[in-house]
Amino acid sequence: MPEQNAPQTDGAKGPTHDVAVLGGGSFGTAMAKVLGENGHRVHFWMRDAGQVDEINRTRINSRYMPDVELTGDLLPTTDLAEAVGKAEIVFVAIPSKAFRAVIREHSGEFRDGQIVISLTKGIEEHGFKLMSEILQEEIPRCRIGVLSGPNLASEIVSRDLTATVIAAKDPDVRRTVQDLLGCEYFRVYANVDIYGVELAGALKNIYAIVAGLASALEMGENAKAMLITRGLAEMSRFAVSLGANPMTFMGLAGVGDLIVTCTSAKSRNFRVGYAVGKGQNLDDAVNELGQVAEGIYTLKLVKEKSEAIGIYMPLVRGLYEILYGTASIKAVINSLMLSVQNSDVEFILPRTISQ
Ligand SMILES: NC(=O)C1=CN([C@@H]2O[C@H](COP(=O)(O)OP(=O)(O)OC[C@H]3O[C@@H](n4cnc5c(N)ncnc54)[C@H](O)[C@@H]3O)[C@@H](O)[C@H]2O)C=CC1
Ligand SMILES: O=C(CO)COP(=O)(O)O
Repeated sequence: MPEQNAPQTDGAKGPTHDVAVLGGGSFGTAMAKVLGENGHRVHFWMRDAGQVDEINRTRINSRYMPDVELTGDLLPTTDLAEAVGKAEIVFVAIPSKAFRAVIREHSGEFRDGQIVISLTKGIEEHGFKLMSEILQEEIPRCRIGVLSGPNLASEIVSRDLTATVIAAKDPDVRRTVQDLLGCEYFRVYANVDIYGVELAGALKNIYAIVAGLASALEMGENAKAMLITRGLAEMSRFAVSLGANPMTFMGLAGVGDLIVTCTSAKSRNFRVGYAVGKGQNLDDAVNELGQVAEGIYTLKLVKEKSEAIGIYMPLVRGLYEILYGTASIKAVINSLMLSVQNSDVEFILPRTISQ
């Protein structure tokens, strides 16, 4: 093949940009690494001064990514005002429980028209707000987007082939994020359904816990496929009732992320489910994990919301009874298996109402 027709294989391309990544955990570190390797100057904010010092000295974030060297132009800092002030685009990877507090405290630092992208897959406890809605409320003068998809941080830092979705109304925001992040191992697809993409990322964590439980109980491959597919039916039913586009669930942010987290022990949510399935109590499983498993909070919120709006979510209800109620895993499985046998794809054949 003539040399000039060979595909470009370099990560870095185009002009260098100043970007900020807020949050020094697994995913913040993974995204900072991609951006740095793509040739951008990354203002990497985290609250822990010791972690900043360590990354400056060793280029390693030992708490979250002990085996990964952070190459590229990475500037770790505890000064959020400086990071946001210098950045053209800001990526936020703060767990949902702290997301609003961090943005609100620093809302004055963001500029008119600045692009702010949420990487967080969770829901706020009071008011059922998604992270893009929080950004809209706290920094309405910014241009907002959401990145979500089958994106295990531990694989991205190894440069394993990965695809994701940028959802934003503004085409310039979508194009900018595609240009910043895209490289030979990371592909960024676009969507306009912010709510659907974001909700899919949060909801799939619940089914990853269910899949971890099933795996611990060695339920078999048929059961795994049943759980993933009925999880998809349930999460899309719920999301569509709240205004999401059902087709979003056919894409990377929907079925893609559901597959990766329901089939891999690299998912923290899966691991929590697995530990509970092996008999550990929830608090111990979470403590042992030492990282965020958003699904355990999302589960409570979705259970309440689905009951309030009358959406049938038997897997959510069953998992809730196991994690927060008194039901045995066996009793929940029996009741799920003996419930009414209903429609496969309810967008084709509507469900019969009886639950
Ligand atoms: N790790 C992964 O593979 C992926 C994670 N995500 C999402 O990214 C979000 C962040 O997750 P991870 O980085 O994986 O979590 P993590 O548990 O690895 O790290 C959480 C980070 O948030 C920081 N943090 C917590 N509270 C804070 C506060 N009040 N102020 C400042 N920093 C605070 C912690 O210090 C830590 O650096 C979650 O919503 C997760 O669902 C999304 C895609 C992939
Ligand atoms: O969202 C993720 C992969 O897409 C990460 O999942 P966990 O938070 O369960 O590790």
